[in-house]
Amino acid sequence: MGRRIFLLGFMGAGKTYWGKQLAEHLGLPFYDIDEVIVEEEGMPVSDIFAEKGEDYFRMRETEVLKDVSEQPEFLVSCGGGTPCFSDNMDWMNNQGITVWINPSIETMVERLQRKKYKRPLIQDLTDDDLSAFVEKKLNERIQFYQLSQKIITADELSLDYLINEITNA
Ligand SMILES: Nc1ncnc2c1ncn2[C@@H]1O[C@H](COP(=O)(O)OP(=O)(O)O)[C@@H](O)[C@H]1O
Ligand SMILES: O=C(O)C1=C[C@@H](OP(=O)(O)O)[C@@H](O)[C@H](O)C1
Ligand SMILES: [Mg+2]
Repeated sequence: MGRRIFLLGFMGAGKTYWGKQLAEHLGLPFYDIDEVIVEEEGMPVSDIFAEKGEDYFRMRETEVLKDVSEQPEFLVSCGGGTPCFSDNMDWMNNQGITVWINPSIETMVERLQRKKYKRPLIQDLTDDDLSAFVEKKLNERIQFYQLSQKIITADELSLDYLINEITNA
């Protein structure tokens, strides 16, 4: 089985949530790109966007992605935008298995309503605007996400289900 795994998908898909659990169960080193950047920069993502700008964040995201994939084995949880900038999607596809976690828009919106403050792209949106934003942004990004080698569309996931899907990829 592939022991170099990238989880990707939109904000609120569950990349961070499932990535941690999967890595633990598979005995793989875990890297969440946002968490690595936050640690290295010493400030939360929203402060990086506000103080240094999105372009800077995107540059750091690409650097961290390439750094962590120097490891022989890993499970990487991307940020929602990671596959959509630079050559990141092609690069991931050449480096390992790409897995798109793609729950319904309603599920992602519901989760994001509770965690807006952490995410600079949505933190100032009203709940009504959030739904329209997710739909529009997902539409723009789908061209990258759909290059994934494995697509997981179920809304209700379990660890066993995910392990089975990824092992068969
Ligand atoms: N399957 C799930 N069931 C319940 N809550 C979930 C599930 N997946 C994610 N969440 C919650 O939804 C929020 C967003 O998940 P997260 O893993 O941070 O998404 P991502 O990293 O893809 O943006 C978090 O609060 C997380 O705990
Ligand atoms: O979709 C995006 O552009 C972003 C997603 C976030 O990660 P999550 O998808 O883990 O929330 C984080 O990288 C940043 O707020 C930008
Ligand atoms: Mg995340």
